[in-house]
Amino acid sequence: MEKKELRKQQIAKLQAYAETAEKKREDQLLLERLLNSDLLEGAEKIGVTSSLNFEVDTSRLIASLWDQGKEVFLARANSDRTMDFLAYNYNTKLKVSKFGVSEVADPQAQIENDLDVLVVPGLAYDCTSHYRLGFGGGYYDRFLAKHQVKSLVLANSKMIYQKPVWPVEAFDMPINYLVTTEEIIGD
Ligand SMILES: Nc1nc2c(c(=O)[nH]1)N(C=O)[C@@H](CNc1ccc(C(=O)N[C@@H](CCC(=O)O)C(=O)O)cc1)CN2
Ligand SMILES: Nc1ncnc2c1ncn2[C@@H]1O[C@H](COP(=O)(O)OP(=O)(O)OP(=O)(O)O)[C@@H](O)[C@H]1O
Repeated sequence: MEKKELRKQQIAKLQAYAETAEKKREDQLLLERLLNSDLLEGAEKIGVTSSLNFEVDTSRLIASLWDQGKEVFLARANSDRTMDFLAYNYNTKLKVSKFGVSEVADPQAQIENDLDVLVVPGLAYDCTSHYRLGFGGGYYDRFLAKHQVKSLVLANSKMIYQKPVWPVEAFDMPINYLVTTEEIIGD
């Protein structure tokens, strides 16, 4: 299937799933699996996004990272389709972006793109070669091509495929770790 078509299908599927209690249960399970793993061990600087309602919820992850004394950095999508990460703590002012997610409001905020772990959002993942289907901006492919960082995704049961059922392109960057409702798939 074309990426564009699958994207539309996945968004519809994830939006419907977001209405269910099962989705919330999986969000919680994925969060616990990540926090009980050693994936964040020794990691100080962690890049995240604020989630849309049909994505895996990141708000409790962020709160937990703050509790653990980790440094959290929030993605900002730039108009040239690059992405930067900005320090995010409980008193950081946020604003809703064009894309509909919260970003750091201060345009002068200091950029920190040298991260230890990056929690990557997405619509679908294949658990064999770890490819990812995102919203189609290419933000993460561009970022991961440029910055060496341990990447991971939180993948609920609607996001996981055995093989990519979409065309994988030369610029597509595989993800290092997939945290699924069943297990953690490493590289
Ligand atoms: N929660 C979350 N945050 C995220 C992402 C994500 O997938 N999930 N991103 C993952 O990449 C980045 C933002 N992705 C974006 C994708 C599209 C547009 C955007 O401006 N879209 C235009 C259409 C542009 C076009 O078609 O050329 C629009 O909606 O008007 C902006 C950001 C960073 N933050
Ligand atoms: N390293 C790169 N340098 C320049 N352009 C790139 C790079 N990686 C991807 N792109 C461009 O980004 C576009 C979108 O890529 P793709 O469809 O894989 O996005 P995606 O991974 O689904 O989106 P996102 O990361 O924003 O969620 C492609 O058309 C491609 O030309």
